[in-house]
Amino acid sequence: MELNVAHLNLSFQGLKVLSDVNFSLHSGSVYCLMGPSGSGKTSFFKILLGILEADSGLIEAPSDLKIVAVFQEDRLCEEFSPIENLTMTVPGHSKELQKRAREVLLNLLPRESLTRPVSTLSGGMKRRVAIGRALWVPSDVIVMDEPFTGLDHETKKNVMSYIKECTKDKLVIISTHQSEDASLLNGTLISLS
Ligand SMILES: Nc1ncnc2c1ncn2[C@@H]1O[C@H](COP(=O)(O)OP(=O)(O)OP(=O)(O)O)[C@@H](O)[C@H]1O
Repeated sequence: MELNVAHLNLSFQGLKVLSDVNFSLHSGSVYCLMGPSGSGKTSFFKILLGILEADSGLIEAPSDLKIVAVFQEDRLCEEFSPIENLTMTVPGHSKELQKRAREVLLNLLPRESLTRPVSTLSGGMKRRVAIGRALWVPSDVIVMDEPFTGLDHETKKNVMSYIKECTKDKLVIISTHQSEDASLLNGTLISLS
């Protein structure tokens, strides 16, 4: 699957945010979207997700593409546990469903944290629940907006390795301010400036 971004332009009240942005992305690859604060990374994700309309240009992709996002905010249900935050995305409450959610989350978080309300978790733990949920939901494309905020270096490397393991045939786009992330992820750098 190929996703083509062509001549994308976006302004807010006269402030040019995206200026003739062009690139092509392919399934089976990880892309790291980099650029200074305010360069339009989140805005690009919003256009891709259909939340925001570009002024001109287009993103060509199959119409039935399933895109899943980790937003800059965790957007978790705080009173529910990490396991429940995953299982609530699909119908049913079977033990099998809970077992599968636990298996995903055990790759990212300590066992004891999986059944506590999300409100009692640290910021970095919440971030990992949000990442786990994005990996759990079936998708063709995963966009992650600064997913590694609050993670120490070692934890970040473990999380990256699990992301790569789970997304081998998907298209993954990750925005980051850390230039080392592209090489740690073995990803392709896309610069917005
Ligand atoms: N709804 C909006 N109305 C007006 N201006 C906006 C709106 N959304 C974003 N902007 C502006 O667009 C520019 C790009 O914002 P965006 O959040 O896309 O940048 P970013 O690269 O993701 O930044 P960061 O790295 O800080 O998250 C900023 O100057 C921001 O203030």
